[in-house]
Amino acid sequence: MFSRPGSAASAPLSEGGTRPPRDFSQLRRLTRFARPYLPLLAFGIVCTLFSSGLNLVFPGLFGKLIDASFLKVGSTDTGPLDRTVLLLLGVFALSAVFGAAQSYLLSRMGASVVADLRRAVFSHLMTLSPRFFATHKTGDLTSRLTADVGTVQTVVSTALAQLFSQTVTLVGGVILLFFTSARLSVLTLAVIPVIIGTAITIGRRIRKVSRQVQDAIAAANADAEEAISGVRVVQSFTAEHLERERYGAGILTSFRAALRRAQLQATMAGIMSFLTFGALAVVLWYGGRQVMSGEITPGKLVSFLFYALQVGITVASLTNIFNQFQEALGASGRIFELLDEKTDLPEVAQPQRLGGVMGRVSFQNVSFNYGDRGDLPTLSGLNFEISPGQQVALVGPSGAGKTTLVGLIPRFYDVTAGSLLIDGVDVRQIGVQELRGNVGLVPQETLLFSGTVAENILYGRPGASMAEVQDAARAANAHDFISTFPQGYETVVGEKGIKLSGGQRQRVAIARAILKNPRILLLDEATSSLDSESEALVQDALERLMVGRTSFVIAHRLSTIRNAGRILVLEAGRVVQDGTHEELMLAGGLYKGLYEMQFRREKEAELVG
Ligand SMILES: Nc1ncnc2c1ncn2[C@@H]1O[C@H](COP(=O)(O)OP(=O)(O)OP(=O)(O)O)[C@@H](O)[C@H]1O
Repeated sequence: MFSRPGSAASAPLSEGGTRPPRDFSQLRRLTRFARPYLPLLAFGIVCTLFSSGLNLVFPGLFGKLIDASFLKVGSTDTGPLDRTVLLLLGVFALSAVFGAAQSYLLSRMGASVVADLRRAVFSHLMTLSPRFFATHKTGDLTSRLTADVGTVQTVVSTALAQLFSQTVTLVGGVILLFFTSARLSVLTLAVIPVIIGTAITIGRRIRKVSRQVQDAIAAANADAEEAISGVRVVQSFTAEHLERERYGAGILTSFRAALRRAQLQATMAGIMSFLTFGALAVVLWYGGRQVMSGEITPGKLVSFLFYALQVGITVASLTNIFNQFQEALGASGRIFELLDEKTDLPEVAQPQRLGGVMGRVSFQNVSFNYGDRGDLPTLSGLNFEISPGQQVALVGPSGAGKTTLVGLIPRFYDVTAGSLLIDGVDVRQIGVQELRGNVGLVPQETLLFSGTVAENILYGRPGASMAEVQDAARAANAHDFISTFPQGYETVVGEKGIKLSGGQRQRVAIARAILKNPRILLLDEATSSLDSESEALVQDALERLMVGRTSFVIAHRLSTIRNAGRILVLEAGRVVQDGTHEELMLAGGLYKGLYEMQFRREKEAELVG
């Protein structure tokens, strides 16, 4: 077997991924989503009642038809035959109209419920913390949104409609069977408990296997998603065959589970069909004898046969619907697991308002650990205060905790001990929306969304005017390059901004942050080297962006480090030095070492250049 980073399965949302869900609580939750559409459902049920009720009239009329013709051999009175056929046509037409209305209304309800379900799951996902996304694969999550919700949709739109109509047909059919011939009915219905027993036993296994199918598809989806989004890395390592094998292995697992499901379903269908048609054969045998002895007319036997056929088909299709419900319960279990995920960043009931934010940031005895390596803290005993408008450079060796420290400020994670205050208020007491509204983030790897340049800048403050967008772009040194595009601000940037260069993407991201105009700025300087012209433009834009804002810069460039008003040096999660460049150079120690190393590297780069 091969492996690559991330090949371990993502954490299941709950213990025991294949645990069968609790049926009734889930059905109740699904019903809750259907509540707004009760009028549609009610109309749908009324139409079902009419259409299925009319279906029950057919067999009786067929019987009449038989007696009106076969028993009248040689008669010229065709009146009863004509009238019965006309009535039959009328019944067919009405039943068709009600059937179509029922199908439309219930499908519409299904589509609406499913759209709401998707929206609810997606908007819930958007509230979950980075911790959740760090432990769950994107592909698995999107699979729940698409494949699982799709399975539920089939049931809500079509199976629900059938469930109603078949139940009406079954109940009405059984009553009419007894009216037509009680003795034959007892004979026919003896087989029904056997059918239901089989359906329940095999159905339970089908549900378990269905859940396995969905889990396996989600896992394969997660692999595909990773390979597709990282296709450049895959191709550069010529690792296509590894990805193919990996995805192929996942698909094989789902295929095997699907085969097991198909076997179970086929077995069930076979048993059902034999039981149904076997019972019909017995009816023909016993009913034939009754006709021969003159106990019933041939028409009655035909009516009975049709009713029995209807009841048989209904029982078979109800078991099929039962299967579909089992599948949907498996799928809805996976959906509700997502909806049940609680964010680990609870909001206080009455958040404190910040009002006009100054931007004073204080760390008081802050410690933090990600919780996945026991109690080993990633950050510990952080004590410092940053004044409004101050620019702080964070430096330190790789893994020292710089990114982690910065992530605590917009509350991507909560401190494990101590407190983090903004303008004297603990960030946990502030509404997350207000807090993040005042914090701007320019990450190392700029993420643009597929859409136009203008839309990407507007992401900083939706509703801003085009003039404001252009001003922000000018301040970010982005206006000039945007203007050279034939479509200017309306240029589509491609997925993740792939059609722009690294430096261009950064400047669009800076324009976005300028438009947002936050009091506190978090900046992760890009380490990837830009050409010197592009770097100068980005640097210039960043400096303009930082003016007047409390700025935390994870610094990789000498110019940033030297010019910062204050430098915090981190080592193994602790602040080991704190001061200006000059102070720290005089003091010696880790900072001086890091600085000199950087300095040497830049000199070498210059020489090579
Ligand atoms: N989501 C996470 N879950 C668990 N541990 C993490 C997570 N992110 C980072 N870490 C760990 O926390 C420590 C600090 O990481 P962090 O990214 O904050 O360092 P850094 O100083 O920013 O490093 P670099 O300069 O290389 O980006 C590292 O040991 C890292 O392995």
